[in-house]
Amino acid sequence: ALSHPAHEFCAVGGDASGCGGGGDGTRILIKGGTVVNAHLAEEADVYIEDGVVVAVRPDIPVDVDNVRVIDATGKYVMPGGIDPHTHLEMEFMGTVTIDDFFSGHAAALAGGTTMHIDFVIPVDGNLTAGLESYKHKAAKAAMDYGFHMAITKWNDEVAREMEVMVKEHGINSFKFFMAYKGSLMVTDDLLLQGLRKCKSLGALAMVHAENGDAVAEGQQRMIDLGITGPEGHALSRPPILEGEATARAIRLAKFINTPLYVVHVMSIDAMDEIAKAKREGQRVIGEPVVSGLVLDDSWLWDPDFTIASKYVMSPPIREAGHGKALQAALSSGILQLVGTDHCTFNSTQKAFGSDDFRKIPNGVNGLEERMHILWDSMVTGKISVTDYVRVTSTEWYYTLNLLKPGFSLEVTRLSYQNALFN
Ligand SMILES: NC(=O)NCCC(=O)O
Ligand SMILES: [Zn+2]
Repeated sequence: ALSHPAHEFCAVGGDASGCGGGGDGTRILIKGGTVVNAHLAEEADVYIEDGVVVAVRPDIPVDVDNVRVIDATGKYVMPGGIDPHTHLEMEFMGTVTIDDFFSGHAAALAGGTTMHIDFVIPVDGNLTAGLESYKHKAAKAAMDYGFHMAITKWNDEVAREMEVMVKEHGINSFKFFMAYKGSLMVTDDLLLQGLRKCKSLGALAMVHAENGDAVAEGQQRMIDLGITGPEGHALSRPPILEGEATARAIRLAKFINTPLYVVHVMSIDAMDEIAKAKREGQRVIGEPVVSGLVLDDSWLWDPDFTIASKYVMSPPIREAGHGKALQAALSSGILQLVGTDHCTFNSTQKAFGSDDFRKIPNGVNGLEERMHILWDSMVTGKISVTDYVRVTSTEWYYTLNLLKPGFSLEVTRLSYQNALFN
């Protein structure tokens, strides 16, 4: 489900035949850099015509009068980042996320991400109305994007619309929220129906895995104890509730025999369930997000509400130790690709919950920061540069089996010496 499917990707070493065409005549040579793909890093030039990579090999001769030459000596040339998990202009918890499809895209591009996949939220359960609304929001887009679709209600019409989404709109990933009781949360009954439908359509089922009923009880417990500040958010929804829901979703997916994608894996508890399922041969894809990989929950105890509330997201940012364990799981392939769950609210919006943490809109940033934070925290002996490209970009194509002609991959350039992205 790409916004500009007319772009084509020409594989490394490919020639001009069958690539390009229909562009604006621009010719660019990125010269002398280290080209990094998911499986190989090599010294090479990259020749681009009409926005299409035509050739990747050393010493490509060009007519310098007609070609813009960019000197990439000493730099890495890599595919632009793909963020598989964002929420731009999303109506949520009585307000709307502050980054829209323009400001979010500007932020993404500034940070080296050139494509993202956002979640369409149905309108009163209706998928077509939800998609129309998101197409309208995305009219101001400045880069490539795709859509997943959330499923918030179940009936024959929703089942039929899922088929329409796959067959007519190319949306083939559907997310089920197991949390947010009273709004987005689905029951096990709905999840089972949804998993079955995904299987029959060959679509990917995704879950936000937290036990929403238990979270509601945990929240009431905190309020009864007089804990109303942001720390109550973390205390009310501990890792065990994420682990439980992850295990339940994995088992239901096994029962239906369909693959499962677990979004924002934030805890060791959830990660262990994914590792166990993988060891047993089940196809489960685990997505950590940058906030979960590099932050800990001490921020939620900051006495300044404005600071603490910035870190409120669900599942919560966990105690120190979880992040490092998630990093190790990413290094070893237990977790597979890194998103952000970019879902930003300003301090006025966060202040809706100044007397009651349950009303703080849930969400943190990351769309601009993901690429360099991951580089700084993990390409320091934990993952290789090729793994970096895989987990920030190309793995998404493999996840949805999209790495084929007709789908776009952008090129980005990271100059690590001065930590600048271009
Ligand atoms: N994660 C979060 O806190 N906000 C966005 C909605 C979701 O993905 O759960
Ligand atoms: Zn999300």
